[in-house]
Amino acid sequence: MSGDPPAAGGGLNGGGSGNPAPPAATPLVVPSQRLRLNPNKDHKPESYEDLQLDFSPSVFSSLERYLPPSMLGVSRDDKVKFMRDILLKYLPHGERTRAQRHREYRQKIISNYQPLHREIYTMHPTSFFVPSFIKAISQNTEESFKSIMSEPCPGVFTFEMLQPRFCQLVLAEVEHFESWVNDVKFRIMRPNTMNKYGAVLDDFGLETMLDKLMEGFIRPMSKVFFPEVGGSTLDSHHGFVVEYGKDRDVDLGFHVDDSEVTLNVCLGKQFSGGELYFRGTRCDKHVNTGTQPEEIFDYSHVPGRAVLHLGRHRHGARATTSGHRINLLLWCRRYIFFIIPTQLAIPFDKTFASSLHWENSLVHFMSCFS
Ligand SMILES: O=C(O)CCC(=O)C(=O)O
Ligand SMILES: [Fe+2]
Repeated sequence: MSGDPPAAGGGLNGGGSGNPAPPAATPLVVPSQRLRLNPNKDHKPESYEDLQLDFSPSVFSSLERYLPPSMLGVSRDDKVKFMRDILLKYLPHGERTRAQRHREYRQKIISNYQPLHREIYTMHPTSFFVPSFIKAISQNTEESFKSIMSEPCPGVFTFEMLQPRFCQLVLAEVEHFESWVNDVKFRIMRPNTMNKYGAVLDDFGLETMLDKLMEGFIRPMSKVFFPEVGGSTLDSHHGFVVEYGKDRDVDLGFHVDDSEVTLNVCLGKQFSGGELYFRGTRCDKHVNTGTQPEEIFDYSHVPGRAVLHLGRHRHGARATTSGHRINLLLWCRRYIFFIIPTQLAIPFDKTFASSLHWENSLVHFMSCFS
């Protein structure tokens, strides 16, 4: 990241968004009204679904857990006002517009696209997952997770996850969505800058189901295996499919994901090639450094089988040499984290700020929830 680190209390606006920055070292709120550093897990947030707000209701529900104790008893309207003031301070105007456009884009799809298999739009663990996976998650212990996983290289976990029928339903739904896109000549947004093909599952209605997948299934495992990135408090996701083969993407270059934790599950169909290669975990500052022999690991995808790794575990995918490979990706993130320290007015040092890409992440946080 270029630019100066945000000064204490300066927030995003110090980075040149065009909005006036509050004077450096001025706390944004009086101390008793600062957000908590950790969420109050016992607090059940209110629902904000019925309100017309400029951020999505889930942002408010999520942020409510971080409210200072003195704010928990106030009316919902006052909570909204307090949280909205915080959110507005951290999102430059241009990004708010971008988030709004994305909301409209989604709305256009959702109000016109007729799903093929409605049953995959709500979470049904017993028809989605294999029994061993459900058992391990319901036991919810390190031992139970380890009993279904292998860790062929440090920090890369693989396990059986999806039932073949569920994979087929998702594949059929994606095909159906793509043929609708072609029929109505809708211009869709691809999952990320690296893919020319593929689709964002969150954009055509699967966001709620994927949220449940993250919260109920990925978060418990991340809590145990990825505590260093806040695995137990992952709070948002980007869910998509990537497609490789003839008339699709061929391979995927060496990269790190914009996620704390990534779930990558192969849905099928039949293919050869397409191996994932891993080359060790790095912070942003050292992302281009060399690889040690023990960090080299190649993995061959198997339909239904999941790979779980840190987003900053460097990786890529080799060419899919025949057939057609489709994988489901869930980039799991922890964005609330970026608001809290800033709102607490803790000065960031430059290394910390840049290594976390914190400014981008805030923006992402907002658009994710909006
Ligand atoms: O093709 C794959 O399996 C890897 C996909 C991936 O790494 C990504 O989309 O971030
Ligand atoms: Fe990736």
